[in-house]
Order: sequence, then structure tokens, then C-alpha cells
Amino acid sequence: MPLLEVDDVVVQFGGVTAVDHASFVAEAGRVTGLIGPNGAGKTTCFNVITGLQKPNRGRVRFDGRDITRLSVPRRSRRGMARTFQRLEAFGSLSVRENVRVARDIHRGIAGLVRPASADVDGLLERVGIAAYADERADSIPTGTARLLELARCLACDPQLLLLDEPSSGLDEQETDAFGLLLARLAAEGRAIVMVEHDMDLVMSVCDEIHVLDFGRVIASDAPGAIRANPDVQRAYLGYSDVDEAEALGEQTMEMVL
Ligand SMILES: Nc1ncnc2c1ncn2[C@@H]1O[C@H](COP(=O)(O)OP(=O)(O)OP(=O)(O)O)[C@@H](O)[C@H]1O
Repeated sequence: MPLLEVDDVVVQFGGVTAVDHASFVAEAGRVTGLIGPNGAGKTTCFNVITGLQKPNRGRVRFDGRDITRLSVPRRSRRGMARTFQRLEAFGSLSVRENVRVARDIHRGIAGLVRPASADVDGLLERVGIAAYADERADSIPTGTARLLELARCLACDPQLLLLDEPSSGLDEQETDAFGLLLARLAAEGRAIVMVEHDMDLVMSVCDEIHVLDFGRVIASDAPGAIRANPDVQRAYLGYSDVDEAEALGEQTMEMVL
């Protein structure tokens, strides 16, 4: 049974259908990509999964239970954590304090009585930002701040980790290290769902990819099959361009996606 099931979800904003009967799953132990052109509905799906957006129809199930009506905090307590496209760290706190706050809140009363500084430093080490532990969060580079947000999620020891464009701001070397970290986090039994525009990262780290276009899931498959899927090519390139790309040969199309 998949850890996360999104079942026939529809979200409308006035006349705009942001998510259109979307169904997809994410399994524990795997990295799942959610990709699609700008405005395809990826972040709205994340908002529905985490409870920030009420769907007009459809269900979300987590670990076999219907959570469609659960509040954001209750979903978090069940084992979900997410990052946002826009950085959301507490700017005036240090990097270490940001992670400690997440850890202590997650541990509740126990966290207030016995703050877990050793675990916090271990998490900073794990995501590769220990050198920034004492820096203010609003003074660190964007890529480092994204890793800080990942560390804050991990402080809640989530079963499901939802990452919204986690590699933006990372350089090539940091992105490679980040891909390896994601694979290790999944190998621990977590389900990771990632919205990401860096196709090299998506193709190298994801076990399965769901492609959204105008709110609809147009393909769900392994990376190789997604790359070769003509509907996916069309969604990214546009109809006229795909004909042109086909004329130029398959290799050209593969380079685009
Ligand atoms: N709160 C809102 N009110 C009105 N329209 C919205 C709202 N949130 C999203 N939309 C619209 O819903 C559609 C899907 O948006 P969404 O942000 O989910 O797409 P996305 O795939 O995450 O895009 P991007 O890759 O650019 O972040 C877009 O047309 C967007 O303009």
C-alpha cells in the first residue's frame, strides 16, 4: 500500500482549475518526482496534501487513512513535513536555533524540558551545513537556507517529506550531494516527493515521476519512460515545437527534458 494516495483531487480558484481530477501515489522508500510546466498545479497539490488548501473534490490518504479533513498540525504529527518554494526560516535566529525550534516543538513538552542540541548538530552535519550553525538564518546563501529547511523537516523525523524546488540556489556540486542525501533518506524508509525544475536531478534521483499539465496527471512512470513520453515532451515544448524537435531527432528532444 502506498504511504500517500492522492485520489481524484480537484482544486478550483474561481474560473481556474488548478488541479483537475489528479490521482497519484508516493511509496515509502522511494523518491517520487512531481513535475510539470509553470502553473501546472504542483504547489497546489502540495498544499492539498499538507492541508493548506481544501480540495473541491477528491481524497488524500496517508498510511491508509483518509486525512482529507485533518488540520495542518495533525497531519504534521502523523509524520508529514514540507519545505516551501519561498524560504520560510526564522531570519533572526541562528541556523542551529532554527532546527532546535522545530525539534523542540515536534517533541512537545519533552522537548522543552530536555532540548536536543546533540541531535540538532547531527542534523546540520547530515545536510552539510554544520559550518553555518551559529550564523543568522537571514545571512546565509539561498542554497544553504534550503538545506536548513530540509534539516528543520528532518528534525520532525517525517515519514513523508515534501520538497518544493529544493535544489534552487544550490551549485552543481551541492546538487550532486543533495541527490545522494535524498537517496539515503528514502533508503531509510521515508517517502520523498519532490517538485523540482532541475531535470538532471529529477531524472537521476527519482524512482517514479508524475507529470502534471494544466492540473491533470498526464504520465506516471519511471524516469526513462517519462523522458521518452511524447505527451510529456509536448507539455514541456508546446505542440509546434515538438514537431520541430521530432524533425531534429530524438537526441534533441532528450536534451530538452
Ligand atoms: N491562491 C490562488 N488563487 C488563484 N489562483 C491560484 C492560486 N494558487 C494558484 N493559482 C493558480 O493555479 C494554477 C496552478 O498553480 P500552482 O502554483 O499550483 O502551479 P505550479 O505547477 O506549482 O507552478 P510553478 O512551477 O510556477 O510554481 C496557476 O494557474 C495559478 O495561477
